[in-house]
Amino acid sequence: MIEIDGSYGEGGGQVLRTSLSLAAITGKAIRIQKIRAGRQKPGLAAQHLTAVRAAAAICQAEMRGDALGSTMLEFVPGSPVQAGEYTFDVSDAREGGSAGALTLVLQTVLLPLALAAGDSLVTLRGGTQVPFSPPFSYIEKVYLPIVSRMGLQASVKLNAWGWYPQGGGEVELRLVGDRTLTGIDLLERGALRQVRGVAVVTQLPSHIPDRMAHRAENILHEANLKANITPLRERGIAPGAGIVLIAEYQNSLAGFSAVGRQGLPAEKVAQLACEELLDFHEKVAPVDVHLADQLLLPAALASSASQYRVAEISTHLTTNAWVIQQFGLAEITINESEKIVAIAPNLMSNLS
Ligand SMILES: Nc1ncnc2c1ncn2[C@@H]1O[C@H](COP(=O)(O)OP(=O)(O)OP(=O)(O)O)[C@@H](O)[C@H]1O
Repeated sequence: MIEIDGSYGEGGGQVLRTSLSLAAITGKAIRIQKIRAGRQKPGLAAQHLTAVRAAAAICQAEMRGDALGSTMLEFVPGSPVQAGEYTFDVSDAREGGSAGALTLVLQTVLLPLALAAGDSLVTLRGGTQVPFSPPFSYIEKVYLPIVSRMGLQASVKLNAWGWYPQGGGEVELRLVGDRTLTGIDLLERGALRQVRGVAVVTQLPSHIPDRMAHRAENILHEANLKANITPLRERGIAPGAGIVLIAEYQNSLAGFSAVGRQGLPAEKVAQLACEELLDFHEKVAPVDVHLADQLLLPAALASSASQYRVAEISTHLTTNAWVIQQFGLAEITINESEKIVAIAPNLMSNLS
């Protein structure tokens, strides 16, 4: 049984989710202690418990500690990952519902299902635009396109947007199975082609997305960037507002976002996302701070080496690298001065 210290480094939900994906893929049993010890309210929250149940469903795992608030989980896969049709709803994990990020549940099962024999259709319900997690558009326009270059074949469809605290978003993920991933080389991003984005609301008046889009375009045009932001009024069970900006470089994609809340003017929401984008654009790296940690897992599972230059070395990145190394799947080196992450998969490690 592989023992994982959930308090290591960042001590957040990602230690758990990466461990779950790798347990499902390798068929190895895991025990995680001190789950989310680095967070104000440690233990499994609704999103994490949903990810646990999702990972268990695809490999028929037996578990101990799979309850809300639990700081320990034992997870023993019972079969190779089974492709197929699944539905995972974050609000099932807690009475009264939850807006836990469905995108993080999606990332937990994505690679296990992509490597399994057969195609899959996964319906996910929960939050699609939750602070401190990838918004839906980031998954659709940054993460999946980049991982597709490594051989993944997946598409997502958004049926409803979901915001904190009500959730209620829905996404369908379609996956071609039996994929073999190859490494990625992302050291130079090339010139910026354009910035595209959406300024979206549900159950709020149309002047709000208009103001967000207008402000974002103005800020970006002032910085001499070509920008096209689409204002959208969409379906959702509760009010919500947010903006996602995608910077499209010749060789890379990067995403920046902000979620609105009561008392925060639409223009300020736009400004927050633009500031992140401009800060990234000033640097030379092709890989934004979030993709930096999210690319480690596909790179470790690839049949060839990867290297990429990141804008920032976060504790999410160093922690995720540590988790992956606990499974002996890859050698990961992070060059602090060059900000280059190198992943050499250990091809001798026995994937089930
Ligand atoms: N704005 C964003 N855009 C894209 N990805 C993001 C964004 N914010 C956070 N992420 C990603 O979401 C993940 C969050 O991991 P983290 O360990 O913080 O998990 P969590 O389950 O949300 O945890 P916790 O409640 O424990 O903080 C990381 O992969 C991070 O890169």
